[in-house]
Amino acid sequence: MLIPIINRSTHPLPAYQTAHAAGMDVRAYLSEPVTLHPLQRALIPTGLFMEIPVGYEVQVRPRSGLAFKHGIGIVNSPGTIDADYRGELKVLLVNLSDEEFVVQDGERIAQLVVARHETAVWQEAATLSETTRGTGGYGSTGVN
Ligand SMILES: O=c1ccn([C@H]2C[C@H](O)[C@@H](COP(=O)(O)OP(=O)(O)OP(=O)(O)O)O2)c(=O)[nH]1
Ligand SMILES: [Mg+2]
Repeated sequence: MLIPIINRSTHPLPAYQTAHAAGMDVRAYLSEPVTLHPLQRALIPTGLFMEIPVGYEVQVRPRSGLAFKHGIGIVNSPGTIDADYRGELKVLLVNLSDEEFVVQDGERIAQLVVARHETAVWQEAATLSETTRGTGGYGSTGVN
């Protein structure tokens, strides 16, 4: 699918790194590096503005390598980019490690997954259908 995008950064567009990747890596667009101290968060700009087709969303997900090596996550993971959003795509990184982490301009900080979604309409009801699960949850089926 084609998605109109404005790239105000000096970096390449988000890109799939392998043939069948689900996520496109997206890069930070920074005038200077951003230091994240332990448990600190920062909204990192990308310089990207997109026009997502109606019926689709873009999910902003963490990169497992950054998470594993440096404890870098996304606070609102997965971030949701709405089809009617015309602002800059930003990524809300958080440093969950006990060491500072420096985000560099051009660094691949997250990945974008384009996904179809439904637009639902609530149908108010007095009762709901019965199921085996019923109201059970939060571990109700046991451990093993
Ligand atoms: O990681 C993110 C999440 C959101 N957005 C942008 C696109 C999205 O369409 C808009 C609103 O996001 P969301 O609905 O998650 O935030 P909100 O707190 O509900 O704000 P709003 O009241 O503007 O919807 O912010 C980003 O750039 N990055
Ligand atoms: Mg919202």
